[in-house]
Amino acid sequence: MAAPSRTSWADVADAEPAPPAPVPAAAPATSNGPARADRSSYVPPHLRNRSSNAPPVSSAPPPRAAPGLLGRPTGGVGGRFGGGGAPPRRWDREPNPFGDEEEVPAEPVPFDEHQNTGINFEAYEDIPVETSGREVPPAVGTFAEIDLGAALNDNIRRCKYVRPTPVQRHAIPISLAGRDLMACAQTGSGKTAAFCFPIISGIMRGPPMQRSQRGGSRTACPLALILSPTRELSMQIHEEARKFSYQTGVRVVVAYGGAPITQQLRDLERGVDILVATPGRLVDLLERARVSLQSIRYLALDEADRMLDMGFEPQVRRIVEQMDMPPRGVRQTLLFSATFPGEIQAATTPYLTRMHARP
Ligand SMILES: Nc1ncnc2c1ncn2[C@@H]1O[C@H](COP(=O)(O)OP(=O)(O)OP(=O)(O)O)[C@@H](O)[C@H]1O
Repeated sequence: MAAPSRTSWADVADAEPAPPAPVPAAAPATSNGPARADRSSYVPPHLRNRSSNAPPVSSAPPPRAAPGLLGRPTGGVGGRFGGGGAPPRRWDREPNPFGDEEEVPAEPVPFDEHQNTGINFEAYEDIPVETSGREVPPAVGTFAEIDLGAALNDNIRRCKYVRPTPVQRHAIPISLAGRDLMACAQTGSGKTAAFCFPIISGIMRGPPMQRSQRGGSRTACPLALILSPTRELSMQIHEEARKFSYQTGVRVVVAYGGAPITQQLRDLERGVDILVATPGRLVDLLERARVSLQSIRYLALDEADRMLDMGFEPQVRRIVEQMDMPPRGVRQTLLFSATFPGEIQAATTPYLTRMHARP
């Protein structure tokens, strides 16, 4: 699994499938993660060849890291929508996040036919990835190797994603195996899909939700929580997650501060499976008892380093440790960050199952 150590590292928890609970207390990981670098100087690989005077990929600044992983299994895999079969009728009329593009390409679109972003993910191929942990599920080379379900696969084709990016190649199989994960990957490397795909797939295959959780209740009980530091990032994740979950029956709602809460409350009342939220607004919703975390099966923290840099640690701690969220070992935790210096590891590893120091 491991690759050159020059640009990558990983911290890991127990990779051995363990009973959901109880689990031993986590030992903090070591603090020798990569040093924080100036973000503004970083050029994601997919943008490096955009202008004629852009540096060649080989001379561009290397990414700082790659996924690191950990483990614990989650509960059973049932078959809520038959692994991607027909979703319930109530979702048939959901707005199409792909606009007018109704058709699902029969085959993955070759890279040079991409119409959306022109992103060159071929540039990521040379990125070394290091994983650690015990019995780490192997990385995949294609989306076809992963059983994400038919509806999600259709959306991947609609998104014109041909191949998984490195962080997706490693993180998706690990997450699908029910393991906790700490992944260090740079902005623009495809992290959103790396945590959304397993979450959406897991919800689709999970046991049917109780009626009260499908809307009509004053207190929304999402199954997955994606915490992100800013309104902009939350909106971006929401937009992507809606595309990935189109016609899967999985409903995504976003809640962020700096905007009226009324519409967000209405959206929550209609039912929510995946809640994308900023910490401050979520605390507000929890205090109003408009959201309960009691049903959370997946917790994803995106840009964990930025979240803590921005002073959200007390809110994050409160959300994860002091409200009604199921403990680690019961929920699955996915941490994503561009850097994982010591203080971030110290703050976040208690959220993970069976951490141990990196070798
Ligand atoms: N496998 C893929 N193939 C092609 N495009 C992809 C793939 N995965 C993600 N993308 C696209 O790459 C872009 C960057 O991905 P994404 O926003 O998920 O990165 P990120 O690491 O989450 O960045 P940020 O930290 O800014 O949120 C998006 O336009 C996304 O649609």
